[in-house]
Amino acid sequence: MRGNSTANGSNGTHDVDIEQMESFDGLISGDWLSSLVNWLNGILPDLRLPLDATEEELRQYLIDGTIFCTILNNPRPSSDGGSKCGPVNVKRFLVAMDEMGLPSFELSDIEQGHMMPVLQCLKTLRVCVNSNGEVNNIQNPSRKTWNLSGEFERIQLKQGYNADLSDATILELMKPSSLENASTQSLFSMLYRIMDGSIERNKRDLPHFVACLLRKIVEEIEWRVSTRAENLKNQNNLYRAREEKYQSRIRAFETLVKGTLEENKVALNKLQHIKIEKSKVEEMGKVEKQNLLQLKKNNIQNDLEISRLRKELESSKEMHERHCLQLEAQAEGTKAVLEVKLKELECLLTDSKKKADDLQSFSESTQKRWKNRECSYQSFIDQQFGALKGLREISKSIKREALKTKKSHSEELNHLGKKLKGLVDAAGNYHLTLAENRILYNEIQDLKGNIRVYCRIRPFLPGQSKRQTTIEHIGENERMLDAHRLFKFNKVFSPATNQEEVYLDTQPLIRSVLDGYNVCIFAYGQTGSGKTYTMSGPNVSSKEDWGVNYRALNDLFQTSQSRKSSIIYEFCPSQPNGLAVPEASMHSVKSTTEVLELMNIGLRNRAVGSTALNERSSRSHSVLTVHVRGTEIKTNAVLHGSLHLVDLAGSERVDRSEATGDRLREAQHINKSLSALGDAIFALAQKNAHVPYRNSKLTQVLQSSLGGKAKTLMFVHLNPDVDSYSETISTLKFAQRFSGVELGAPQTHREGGDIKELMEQVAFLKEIITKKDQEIERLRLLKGNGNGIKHRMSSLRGHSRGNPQQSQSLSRQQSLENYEKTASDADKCSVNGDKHSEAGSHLSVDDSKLNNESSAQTNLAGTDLGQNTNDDIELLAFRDGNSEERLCDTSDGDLPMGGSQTDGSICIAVQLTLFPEPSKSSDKQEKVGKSDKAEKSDNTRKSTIPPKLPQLSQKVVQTHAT
Ligand SMILES: Nc1ncnc2c1ncn2[C@@H]1O[C@H](COP(=O)(O)OP(=O)(O)OP(=O)(O)O)[C@@H](O)[C@H]1O
Repeated sequence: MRGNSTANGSNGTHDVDIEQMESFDGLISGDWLSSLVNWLNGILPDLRLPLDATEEELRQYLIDGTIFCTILNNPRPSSDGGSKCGPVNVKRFLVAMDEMGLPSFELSDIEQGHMMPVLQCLKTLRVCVNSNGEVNNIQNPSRKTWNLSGEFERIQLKQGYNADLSDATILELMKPSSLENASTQSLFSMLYRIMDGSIERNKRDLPHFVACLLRKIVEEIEWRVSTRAENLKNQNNLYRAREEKYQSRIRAFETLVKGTLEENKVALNKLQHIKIEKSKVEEMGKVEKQNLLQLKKNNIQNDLEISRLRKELESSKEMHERHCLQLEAQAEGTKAVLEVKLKELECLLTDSKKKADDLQSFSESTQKRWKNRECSYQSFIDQQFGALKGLREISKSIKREALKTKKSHSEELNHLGKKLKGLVDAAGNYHLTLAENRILYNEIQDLKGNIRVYCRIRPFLPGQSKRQTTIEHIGENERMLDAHRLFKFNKVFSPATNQEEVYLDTQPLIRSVLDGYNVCIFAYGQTGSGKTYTMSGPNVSSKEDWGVNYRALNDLFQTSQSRKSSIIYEFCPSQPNGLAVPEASMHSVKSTTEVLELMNIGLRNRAVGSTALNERSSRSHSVLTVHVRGTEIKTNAVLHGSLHLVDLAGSERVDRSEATGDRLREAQHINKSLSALGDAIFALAQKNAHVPYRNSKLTQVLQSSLGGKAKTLMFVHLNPDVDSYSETISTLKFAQRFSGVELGAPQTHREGGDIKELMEQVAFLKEIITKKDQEIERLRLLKGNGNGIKHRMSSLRGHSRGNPQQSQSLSRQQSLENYEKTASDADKCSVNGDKHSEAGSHLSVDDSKLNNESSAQTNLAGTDLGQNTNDDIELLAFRDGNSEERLCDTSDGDLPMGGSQTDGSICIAVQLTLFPEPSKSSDKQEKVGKSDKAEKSDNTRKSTIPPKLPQLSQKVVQTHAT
């Protein structure tokens, strides 16, 4: 209840009218204000007014219309333009206080620091504090009004105004509600004062009223404490409630903020979108502006155009009007003229009508005439139609007949076609049969050991303009027809055949060398017929042009490499024909390039010269020998094979080759060795016991291949030129006979592992025996040389006088014996000769002796052996009308050889025949003369004695017959 009365101001306090206060203006010094605040803080520590508080802050603390608030609420001008409370306001306030009957004070009191009057004045004023004793703002509901009168009293006591409580004062204080307006602090001070006074007053008993006052004061204090505690509790609850409320509000605000942020985002997106739209709209606006400008321009142009057109229209309108006027004038003129003309025409019309009538009558009569004619024509046409019908029927019947004939023709054609097909099939079979026959024939020849003969015809050379060929036909079945005769060989290569095709037919033979066969391939033919082309090829650097030599070596090398897992092929130094091959002549071949290099060395060393028949004529025989020894890894068996590739120097007629001097001597040597080759071959063909291998180095070298069950092939080369006809015929005849030679079935040279050792021992022993025999024979020969020859000559003469047949066989036998002896000497001499060849000289004294001997023997053989030798010589020396040119030299060139032995798989010896030293030639010239004479006598004999041809196969003979 006490609070309520305070709040209503019913206890004598007054609320200052703020409206009224604000109208006051006046000045008050800042010092006064701060000393007032200090003082208030001193007496009211809970108030805690800041000294430098702003007006706004002070307004919050000093409320409820207190003097401070009033003072502070009145702004006053200051030197720095701000606002401060001033003394004028206080003056006005004091006046107002006075008017309201409230105690007042003087301004000078404040200025001089006399606070008593001020406090007097203020003690009825109230300040508002909360339950905690703190000054609060006006909205605080639990406010309390403090009476400052108690404080006033305490200050009075402190300042010694009133040292003791008088009785009157005590009575005053004992009045009801007098303590209520005093502060708690003043109540306590009062309490202490009473207590202190009592103690000082001789410790007398407290009077009753003082005791009552004390009790009252204590009650008042207790009441205040309890009230304050309660207020504090309420305050706390209130704060908590408020806190929760604020918390919920904060949360609400947070959610609101979130929502607002999202909305902001959406709004931003929209804004972006709107911006884009705006830019678009702006662009469109720009475009439209441009369009508008364009339209405006167009509009202006259109306006100009319209005005121009209007002008034109007006001018044309005028023109038109003028023209109309002119036309009208013209029309009137024309109308008059037309009227005149109309009249004229009417006159003409009447005339014409008359004429028309006349004409009509005339036409009617003509029509009648025509009708009559039509009738006659119609009857004629009808007749023609009838005839046409008849013709059509006839043509139909003819067509039918033609169809019938056509049908029968096609049937006949079909029939013929079938027959033809049968014939074609038969022809095909015929060709197959022919091919089979050829293969079988070749096989039979192989079995028999026939020498194979391949014939190659070279094309006309670019310089040859005549182009008249002597070869008429090259048949399918390896037949070849010259102008008068038919020749048949194992193979005939036309001028169009290339090097590879030639080699393909030779390849099986080459490969058999690796199987242990001896193989010998000759190139034979007249000078310039293409021997070197076939054997070496025109251009070594181009693989396509390679001849048989290069291809064969390459092939052997490649094949040996491919077989190296089963057979190891290696160098074999021994020579089957007994000729010692210097070590230097052997080369190990490890690659195709090496093969080529070796071949080139051989080619470079070969003598080449120019003749009338061949610009680069080979002036020596070229013999390329490959010895192969293969050892089978499994069985340890050894295979020996050898390959001789012989490019013979060209046989030539000296008159045609226009050879003289050295060339002539070369030609003689060449023809002589060819002659010796022919002798050897035909001796083999006749299966003679003796074959004259030692007549030339060529035959010596080839002995193993010719007589050792070898496979032999001869390329016969022909020059198709008419000028070479006689040479061509001679060559063909020779080749034909050559193809009939049977050497016996070829044999492979294979030795088993055990046999090999025995063979080596036997060979060693044989060698010793041969040496001994040779020594004995030589001694015997030296001893009985003169007598022996005489004896033989006389015995020969004696025999020739007797039975011719007997004498013939005897002389042959003796000559063979002699030949054998001479041959053994020749062996010895050849060994010596080879030894000499290492030193560069290919002839020795023994050699020349041997040549003399051998020439004598050959002459003897030529005399005694009669027909056979003559036949051979005829073939080899192209004996025809020019018998003087036949060359018969029994001597031969040496065979220098070069190379070295190495460990290669295949080794080759390039053996080139060179010509004897010129010193030999004088001797030989004499012999040539002699042999020519002998040959002449042979020629005369030849016509009377029928030639004894080598046995030819049945087929070949038949071919000759055809
Ligand atoms: N089949 C061929 N195709 C083209 N040209 C060839 C053929 N055969 C030979 N010739 C050419 O004919 C000429 C003579 O050939 P080649 O030298 O081979 O004859 P030859 O018989 O070896 O002669 P000689 O005995 O004189 O040495 C050369 O120019 C050669 O190129």
